[in-house]
Amino acid sequence: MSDRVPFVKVCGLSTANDVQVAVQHGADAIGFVLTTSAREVSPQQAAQLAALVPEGVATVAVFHTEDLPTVLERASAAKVGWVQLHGKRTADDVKLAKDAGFKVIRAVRRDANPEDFADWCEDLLLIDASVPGSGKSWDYAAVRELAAGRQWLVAGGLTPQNVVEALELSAATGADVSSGVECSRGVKDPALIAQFVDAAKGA
Ligand SMILES: O=C(O)c1ccccc1NCC(=O)[C@H](O)[C@H](O)COP(=O)(O)O
Repeated sequence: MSDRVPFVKVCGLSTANDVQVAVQHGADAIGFVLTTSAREVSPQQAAQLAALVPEGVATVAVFHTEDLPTVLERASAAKVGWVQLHGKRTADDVKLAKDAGFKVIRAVRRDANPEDFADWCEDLLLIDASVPGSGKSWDYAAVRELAAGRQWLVAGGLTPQNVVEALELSAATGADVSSGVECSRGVKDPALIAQFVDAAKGA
């Protein structure tokens, strides 16, 4: 296990209280889902929530099937600093987002082709379950070698109970959670958010 404190992202937030709890417990990044989802918020809602996030904590707009012009338009309206790109992407997408001034998290499925794990100059790689935001866990040790040397987040099926083990098994730089801090689909539980960040940061 690395002696560095893991980077922690809490994703799919839609209330001011949830954002404040995540920040107070030391989350490094807050994610707003700007794609079709039970967690979807509008760019305007995301902008209001992002305004509550102190400098030094990353604000991330999450996208799935949207093309780059749509990503850039919505992320600009949401006034976030980062975009998280799921779905079929190219190195050009990463470059366009970075050229527009955003930091980039590029999400790859844990069962993606090995070439998809290459360095496309994203700021962080995120290795996720096959279906993003599904709460499905997977064999977090399986990509340890493939991702070695990268700055990357493990995601998919994480909970306050398994995040420490997932960080140890994967040797990831940090962890990302959504379903595992919800009391029902799309509804976050502030106590679970607090437990998750505390557990991951203590790891
Ligand atoms: O959250 C969604 O519904 C979603 C939809 C489409 C693309 C991405 C989406 N979420 C991404 C995330 O919340 C995280 O990166 C991660 O997949 C969380 O997974 P989990 O903790 O298993 O919900």
